[in-house]
Amino acid sequence: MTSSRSHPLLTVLNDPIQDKGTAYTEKERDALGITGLLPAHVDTLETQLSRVMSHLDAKQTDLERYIYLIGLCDRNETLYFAVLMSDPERFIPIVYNPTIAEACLDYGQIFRRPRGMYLTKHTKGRLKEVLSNWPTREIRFICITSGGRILGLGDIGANGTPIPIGKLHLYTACAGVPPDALLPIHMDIGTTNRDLRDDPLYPGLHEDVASSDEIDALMDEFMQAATEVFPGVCIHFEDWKGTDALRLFDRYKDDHLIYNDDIQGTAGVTIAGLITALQIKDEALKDQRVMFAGAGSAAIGIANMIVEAMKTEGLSGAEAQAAIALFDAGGLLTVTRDDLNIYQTPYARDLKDETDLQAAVKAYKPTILIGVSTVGGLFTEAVVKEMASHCDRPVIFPLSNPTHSAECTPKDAYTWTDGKALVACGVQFPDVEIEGQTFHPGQANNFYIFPALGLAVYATKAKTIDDKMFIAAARGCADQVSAHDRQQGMLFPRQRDMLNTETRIAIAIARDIFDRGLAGVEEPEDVGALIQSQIYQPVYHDETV
Ligand SMILES: NC(=O)C1=CN([C@@H]2O[C@H](COP(=O)(O)OP(=O)(O)OC[C@H]3O[C@@H](n4cnc5c(N)ncnc54)[C@H](OP(=O)(O)O)[C@@H]3O)[C@@H](O)[C@H]2O)C=CC1
Ligand SMILES: CC(=O)C(=O)O
Ligand SMILES: [Mg+2]
Repeated sequence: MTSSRSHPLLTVLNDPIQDKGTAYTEKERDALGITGLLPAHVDTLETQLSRVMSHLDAKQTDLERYIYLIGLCDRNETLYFAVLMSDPERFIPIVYNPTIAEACLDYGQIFRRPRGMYLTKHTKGRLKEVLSNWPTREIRFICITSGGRILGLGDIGANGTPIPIGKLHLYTACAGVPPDALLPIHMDIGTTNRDLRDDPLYPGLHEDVASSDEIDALMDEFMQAATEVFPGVCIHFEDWKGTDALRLFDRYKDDHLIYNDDIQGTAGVTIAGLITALQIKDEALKDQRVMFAGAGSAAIGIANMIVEAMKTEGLSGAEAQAAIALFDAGGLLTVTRDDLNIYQTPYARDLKDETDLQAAVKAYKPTILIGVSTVGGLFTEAVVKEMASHCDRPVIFPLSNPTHSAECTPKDAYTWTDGKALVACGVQFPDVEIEGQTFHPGQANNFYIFPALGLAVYATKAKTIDDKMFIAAARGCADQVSAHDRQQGMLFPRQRDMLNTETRIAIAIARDIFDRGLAGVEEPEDVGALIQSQIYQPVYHDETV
């Protein structure tokens, strides 16, 4: 006799990885002992998909759709990914940016079931034992956040947990990385956010944040434990506080299989947008002057990768750095500032101190203005017009997320420059009509890069990850913008065929990995076929064989 604890109702039908719900055939129902536990009609995956779509259509808001979809993922993972992959253009903004920002802000209220792992500074000394509680050992990617800087929302601690979950869902939905190889983790180091610490529904540690030294010691143990428990695992760092992000990246990048998406993924997608924009303008990157609003992990990551890309066009490192200026909450980064960190000092300019962005733009005369400041509306009409006054077609990338943090909207940027600006934002803004011309603003979001990188690393078993792979990804992304789309000012490939787009980017990265001898598997004759062969398909398998 089956005990109640091992009853099929509690195992087969409650296991989201295996569950097919109403799609179990009669033969499967008999074989699994679940006949009579489901309605009579056997659905196809397509029927289940259309039922989900009608449920989604009946919801009033994207946050309700998000909650519904996460619930679906908790019940039936195959169906969840079938939904996402059926229409990525529609579902990326729901399970990821910008709706995920609302999910984070409401996490204490909308929390239903745990997902992934939750480590804390109090599990220090036991991290290997705790990680071993995960039921499998075949994890190839861990996405880990402290919640210290979630999108442009600041430190929201454990409420940032939806971010590593959403990022890893895009590995699968956009690039077909198998979901069972992915593990999201929140590393709870406490939070500086007093409101959350005082909120009884806050699900994290109600404690102040650990010191840098404590974080480093905790993460040293984590890196060691993760590689022992999950051999070959790649650690993807996401949305740590800027200084933690840069310091930990430096600490592990040379001898661990890691990358930081905010530093490198953002740089990759920005370079992709710049390649397309400069092709439209018929200019070279080495001839540009770049100004950043923001001097945190994203700005430093993008700046460093622009330097690498300019070097490939013949500039020296010093010449390339001189083509870049940063402006943060304290104003222009100049040689007289004594508050700069070691990542910022290479970009300190020998210019007059300036705390007004328009004045800084006027003084430096950038051709490219990139917003990674978290400050919505920072690119005022005066700033944008200043760009247009010295540059015929300014490149303006307000990249801060979510929507309200964008430094300006595409509509504003096009309007204030008479349609001359080349624009991309972190979220997808709607098309803009100006005097009969339609502009389709780009979405410069690192999701064009990190899922493809994941697939390439997954398939090649790359031994290390470096900036060159992100530059290969950027080129692979830019190559896919059609001539027609460029004419509309589009800087990125369309999102309706995301799996094929990211597969091609993954192939470009994999070729680079093989060319530089960084793969952990032998180079096949056909790299494209290797990548294709690894792609997860959201389909049901016959449970009777
Ligand atoms: N589109 C995309 O794919 C991505 C977008 N982003 C977005 O970029 C933003 C920044 O991320 P990240 O760099 O990691 O965050 P950080 O916290 O590391 O950096 C934020 C930076 O903005 C500066 N800043 C704050 N206020 C102003 C101001 N008024 N004027 C100019 N600069 C200001 C901060 O300066 P100070 O230190 O002096 O306060 C700091 O240098 C976020 O909104 C994030 O969503 C990030 C990654 C990817
Ligand atoms: C997109 C992203 O990674 C961010 O805004 O942090
Ligand atoms: Mg991020």
